[in-house]
Amino acid sequence: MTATKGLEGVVAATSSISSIIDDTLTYVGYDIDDLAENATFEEVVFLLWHRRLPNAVELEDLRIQLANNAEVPSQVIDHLKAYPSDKVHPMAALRTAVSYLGLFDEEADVQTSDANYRKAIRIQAKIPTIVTAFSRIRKGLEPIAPRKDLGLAANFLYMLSGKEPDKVAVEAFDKALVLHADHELNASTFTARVCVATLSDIYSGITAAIGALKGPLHGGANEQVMKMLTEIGSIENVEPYIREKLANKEKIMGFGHRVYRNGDPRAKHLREMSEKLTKLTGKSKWYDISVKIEQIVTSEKNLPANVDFYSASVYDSLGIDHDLFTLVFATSRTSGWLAHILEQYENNRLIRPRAEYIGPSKQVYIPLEKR
Ligand SMILES: CC(=O)SCCNC(=O)CCNC(=O)[C@H](O)C(C)(C)COP(=O)(O)OP(=O)(O)OC[C@H]1O[C@@H](n2cnc3c(N)ncnc32)[C@H](O)[C@@H]1OP(=O)(O)O
Ligand SMILES: O=C([O-])CC(=O)C(=O)O
Repeated sequence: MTATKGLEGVVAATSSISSIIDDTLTYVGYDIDDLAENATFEEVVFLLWHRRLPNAVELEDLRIQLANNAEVPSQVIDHLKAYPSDKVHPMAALRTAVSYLGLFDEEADVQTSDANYRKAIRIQAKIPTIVTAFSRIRKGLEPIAPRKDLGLAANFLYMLSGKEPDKVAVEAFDKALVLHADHELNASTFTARVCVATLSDIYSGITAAIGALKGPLHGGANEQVMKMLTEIGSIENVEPYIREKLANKEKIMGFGHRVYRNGDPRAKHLREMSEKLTKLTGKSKWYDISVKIEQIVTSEKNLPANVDFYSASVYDSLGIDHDLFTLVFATSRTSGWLAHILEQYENNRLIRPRAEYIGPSKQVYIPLEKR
């Protein structure tokens, strides 16, 4: 038995949700480029959960169901108010709040496929409300109730700022959600599948997945990218900053990928969005710095930008706090986690690989008093 470090190249499940083949990402066979240009996030949610695109009636029905389920129990808001918000990372707050939310779902442990689908709707609908409520509470502001007439992207931005967002912002945010919705067997999705394969409940699966996404080698990288852009601060500083990091063998956040070798197909969409939005908001500096970093890292290390790199300047342009970036990712990826959880339940088998033992052997117990 020989272990493959990080399970690289190991095929651990079959799935009909998304695929990455020869650097092309598809959701249920639809190219991400096609979906990014043409689909809304709600259409993608339907696609991932039903494996087909919705017709107009089905799409409106999903939008209404998400809007009707967006409110969270008052106990969850009170719980968020009790967090030491100046000390906790918002991803930790989200992880805790989603776990807590499960306590108020009477169907939490009902495992029929209908009940699981209803829970999927409820979780997807409520996550934007939790994220935005926490963001406001920690600033001493009251949370804003979700509106029933808005789609998920518009509602998110509305609940965050209290102002009706403009069309450009909603379209950009919606596209970012489409681009992040699913990604085959990434670490957080695998986490969700491992968790529910024990026949544990959906809330446990999503809570576990949020914990996995939080790490800077995964979804947490987008916040780290913005931290790096801020530290660099000006175009002249890019070269010395990046070269020093590379010389010290430090990783440049937002670059590299376990699966893509010639580039992440989502990055070009986010690059375009970053160029447009930073110009509109007078923050072109972040785009210019990002382009320069990309040139150096690509030529020096042959590492292309991943989805997290340009999403940082996109979210900054949308006025989103930097430590909320990974929560935006989680809001979108919840749709993929839920799709995978439902797929796992449909054809379940416990996920239990083996470890290659490399510790000592034939040890003889020494009584405590002799140690
Ligand atoms: C949504 C997402 O999760 S996308 C990924 C987000 N994460 C990041 O952007 C963090 C930075 N990137 C990384 O840490 C990695 O590229 C990962 C985690 C994404 C992929 O990791 P792995 O497939 O395990 O690659 P690994 O970390 O082994 O790197 C292979 C080699 O490339 C180098 N490398 C990989 N990524 C980077 C990077 N961002 N900057 C500098 N060097 C890098 C490693 O140092 C290593 O070099 P070595 O062989 O000389 O030791
Ligand atoms: O697939 C991965 O390893 C990470 C990633 O890009 C994602 O989750 O979107």
